[in-house]
Amino acid sequence: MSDVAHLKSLLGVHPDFPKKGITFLDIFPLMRDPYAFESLITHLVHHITTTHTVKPDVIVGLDARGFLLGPIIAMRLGAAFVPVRKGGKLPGQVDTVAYEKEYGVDEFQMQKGAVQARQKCIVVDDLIATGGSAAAAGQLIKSAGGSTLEYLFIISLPFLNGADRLDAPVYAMIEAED
Ligand SMILES: O=P(O)(O)OC[C@H]1O[C@H](OP(=O)(O)OP(=O)(O)O)[C@H](O)[C@@H]1O
Ligand SMILES: Nc1ncnc2[nH]cnc12
Repeated sequence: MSDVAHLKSLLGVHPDFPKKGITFLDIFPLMRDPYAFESLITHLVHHITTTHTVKPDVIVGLDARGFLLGPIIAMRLGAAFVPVRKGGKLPGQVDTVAYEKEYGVDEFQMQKGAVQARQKCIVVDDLIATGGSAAAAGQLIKSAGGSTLEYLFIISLPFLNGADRLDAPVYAMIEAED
C-alpha cells in the first residue's frame, strides 16, 4: 500500500453526519496515529516546497480543522500563521465574508492587518467540498491586498467541483469518491 493509500485508510467515514445525505470524512483517527500525522505533514510541506518557486509569506488556516495543520506547516516553512475564524470569535477590527458550504451557511472573519499588502498566502484546511469556505478565505486575503498562491487540503470531494470557485490552484492529497 502506498503512503497516501495508508493515510486514506485511516480516515473515519460517517454517513448522514451532520445531516442526512452528507458522508462526513473524519481526519481525527489519522491524527491519533503519530507516524501517520507526521507523514501527512511531511507530505504537505514537501508538496509546497517542490511546487512553488517563491516561499509563501503566510499560511492561512481555516476554522476549525485548518487550525490543526496550518501552524505546524507554517513553522516548518518559517512562514507566518494567520487564522480565519467563524464570526464573532476574533478581537479587534476584522473583515467579514458570508459564505455557503456543503451543509449550511456561515461567516468567516480575518483580523485587519493580519495579511499585509502583496503578501503571498497558502490557504490550508482539512477538506474542500463545495469550495465555499476556501473561496471566502480567498476573498478576505484579496481584500487585505494579499494574493493566494494555492489552496491546500488533505481531502477533496471532486464531484462537488469546489476548485472551480477558487482563484488559484488546488492541491488535495486524497481525492474521495462519491
Ligand atoms: O468546501 P465547503 O463546502 O465550504 O466545505 C468545507 C468546509 O466544511 C468543513 O468545516 P465546517 O464549516 O464544518 O467547520 P468546522 O471545521 O468548524 O467543523 C471543512 O473543515 C471545511 O472548512
Ligand atoms: N463531507 C465532509 N466531510 C468532512 N468535512 C466536511 N466539510 C464539508 N463537507 C464535509
